[in-house]
Amino acid sequence: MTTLLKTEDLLVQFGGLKALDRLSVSFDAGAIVGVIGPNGSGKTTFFNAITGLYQPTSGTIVLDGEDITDLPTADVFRHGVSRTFQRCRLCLDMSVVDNVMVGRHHKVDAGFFSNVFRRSRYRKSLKESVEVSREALANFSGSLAENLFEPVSKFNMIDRRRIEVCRALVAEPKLLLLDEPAAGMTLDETREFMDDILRIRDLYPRMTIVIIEHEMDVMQRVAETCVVLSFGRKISEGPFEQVIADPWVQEAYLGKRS
Ligand SMILES: Nc1ncnc2c1ncn2[C@@H]1O[C@H](COP(=O)(O)OP(=O)(O)OP(=O)(O)O)[C@@H](O)[C@H]1O
Repeated sequence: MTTLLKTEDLLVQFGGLKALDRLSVSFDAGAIVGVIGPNGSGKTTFFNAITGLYQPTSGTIVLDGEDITDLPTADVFRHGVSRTFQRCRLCLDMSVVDNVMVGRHHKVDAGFFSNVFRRSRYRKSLKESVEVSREALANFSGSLAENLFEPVSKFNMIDRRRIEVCRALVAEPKLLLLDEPAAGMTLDETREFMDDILRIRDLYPRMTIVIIEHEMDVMQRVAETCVVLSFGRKISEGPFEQVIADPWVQEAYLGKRS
């Protein structure tokens, strides 16, 4: 199995606080990895450092053999990293398809020259993007694919999450980062969403998925391996059942060692 993402001694410091404390991880291409840990343990900081939102204080991030440590967010995206955020980040008044197509903006040349002098090529690439978006949505929900031009505000939480995931997927990433995708969902929606994640895995078998989630049922069902963070440090790593039985993990979560 080839390594897709490797971080070495990744340190992210805010003043005296080490949000990530010399974190070294290595994720295989095609793996589904869960990142768990108590509140404030550095999970989102890990995603923010990978995607260039936070500049690491020191350490390295290598994606598919290329050093992306100090790249700005847009370049990290072009290297094949897409993500979703803890809080839904969709334009609610815009249509489903417009929101999804944002993920393919780099594939459509919408500049003035293209718009005026290469109109047919521009139209073709726009049409292609609509079709790719429709196909991505159809994989998760027939109703979304049939209501492409409806505003996002009409849809419930699970469909909004699906739209966000499709926006990330249409960019054709090598690495997909999902930050608490089940947040705000009911129990039934969460279960449905777990099936969606497994469907993503079947549809995009070479893509690595890293998921932050507090719902342990989700982790148990979808993650092949888990990394546990506490105060920015990796305290355990391995299959879900193994890490959850680890006394260090129990101490971090429950405050006592068994
Ligand atoms: N921009 C920032 N400035 C200062 N401190 C920050 C910043 N971002 C994160 N932190 C701090 O870094 C630590 C890790 O935060 P982070 O959001 O990564 O934790 P988390 O594990 O994702 O938490 P949660 O499960 O609550 O989302 C926290 O103490 C947080 O307050």
